[in-house]
Amino acid sequence: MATLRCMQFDHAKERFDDEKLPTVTSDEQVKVECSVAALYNFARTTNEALKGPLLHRERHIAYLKKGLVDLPEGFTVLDASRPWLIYWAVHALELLDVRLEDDEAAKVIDFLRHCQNPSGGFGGGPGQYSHLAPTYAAVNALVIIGTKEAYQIINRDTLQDYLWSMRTAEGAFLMHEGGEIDIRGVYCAVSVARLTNICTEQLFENTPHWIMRCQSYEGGFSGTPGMEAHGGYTFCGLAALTLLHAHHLCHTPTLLKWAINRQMRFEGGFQGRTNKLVDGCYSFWQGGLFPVIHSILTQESNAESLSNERWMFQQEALQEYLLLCCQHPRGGLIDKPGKPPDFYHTCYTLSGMSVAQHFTTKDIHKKYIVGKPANELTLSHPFYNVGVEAAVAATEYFCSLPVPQVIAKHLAKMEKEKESSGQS
Ligand SMILES: CC(C)=CCC/C(C)=C/CC/C(C)=C/COP(=O)(O)OP(=O)(O)O
Ligand SMILES: [Zn+2]
Repeated sequence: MATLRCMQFDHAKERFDDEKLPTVTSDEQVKVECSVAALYNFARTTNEALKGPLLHRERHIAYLKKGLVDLPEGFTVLDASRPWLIYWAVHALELLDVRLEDDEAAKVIDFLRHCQNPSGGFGGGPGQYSHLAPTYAAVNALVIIGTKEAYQIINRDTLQDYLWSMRTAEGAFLMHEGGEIDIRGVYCAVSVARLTNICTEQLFENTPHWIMRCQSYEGGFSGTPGMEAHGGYTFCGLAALTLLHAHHLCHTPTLLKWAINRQMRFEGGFQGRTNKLVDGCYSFWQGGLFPVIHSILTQESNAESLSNERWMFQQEALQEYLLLCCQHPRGGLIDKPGKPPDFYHTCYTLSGMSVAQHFTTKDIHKKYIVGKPANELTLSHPFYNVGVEAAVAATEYFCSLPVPQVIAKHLAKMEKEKESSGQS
């Protein structure tokens, strides 16, 4: 694969050299291809060429564990994203098949308890206003920890009330009180509602139609209607639609064409949007679309033409990019060569690697592990991005509890909105 890539690289370079007017974008692309080519060439000359690339599991575990205990100084800007840092770390560890020790789990649970607000939802830290993004991160982290104590932190009544207060008349969601409305808010709301079994029909009335206004002419989804398609937003839109059982609304052929074309033909990793650079985190935001697309197509009439063996992207090329170009020598994974490691990229590169390693449907599980068999990661749930076992256990637990009663004040508000828009 690496040999082939080197030939392709010469080709690509000629292609760019021939262009009369290089642009900032084409110059940046050539630079990235050069740095990636150097790493692929280097790998051919080392032991890794014979034995295959190695996932530096222990280094990544040490990097994550250390950061979970004491937050490095440079992370202070992320003080409003503490539940995110926790989720990224515990999910990355889960993919590496590491469970938190009891005392580590107890600290995390206690910290997240202090991030939850009496009026519902979780803030970015203790005493901070609730926000849908850290709410999603906190719920996912607690689900991954997976003990009764962790589950019971989540106040499902106030969480449902909070989701109602973020809902707009059109069925979209604000990220926080007075904040922006976008497709991330919709996904975070749908994901936590489904996982904790607080979903009701009214809470997400018209939400699928709002999501569909974000599918762009290119096929991917944008953050808000009419904007540019991007992998992060596309994952949010598709996962939310599927969790709401409304995937039939999606125009899947254009989405598939768009998603397939985001895998970079030289680097092997994904870009987030047309004409932009490869980035390790899109291994999940884009790579994670394929299992969802596969499950949608399986339910359609021409399902027999679907592969029973592989996702519709080059699974080995993605793993090579991640193993050879995205592992930081001191632990942690990165966006692209030359970038520093962080928890976000460590989480989403590993999440994407897990998707690329495992082809799983209801009845089939095939593995495509590039490099050593010990590189294998655990399976992640395609809609929530927590371990499959953790998602199943949480669903079982929360589905044994009653769905909280819809709060009358929200229903009255909804009726009033309908009246004023002439819908009823
Ligand atoms: C659940 C949740 C909160 C999901 C987040 C989804 C996500 C990653 C959205 C990405 C948003 C975006 C337009 C990034 C562009 O960044 P850029 O211009 O720096 O990068 P690019 O050049 O690669 O597009
Ligand atoms: Zn990134």
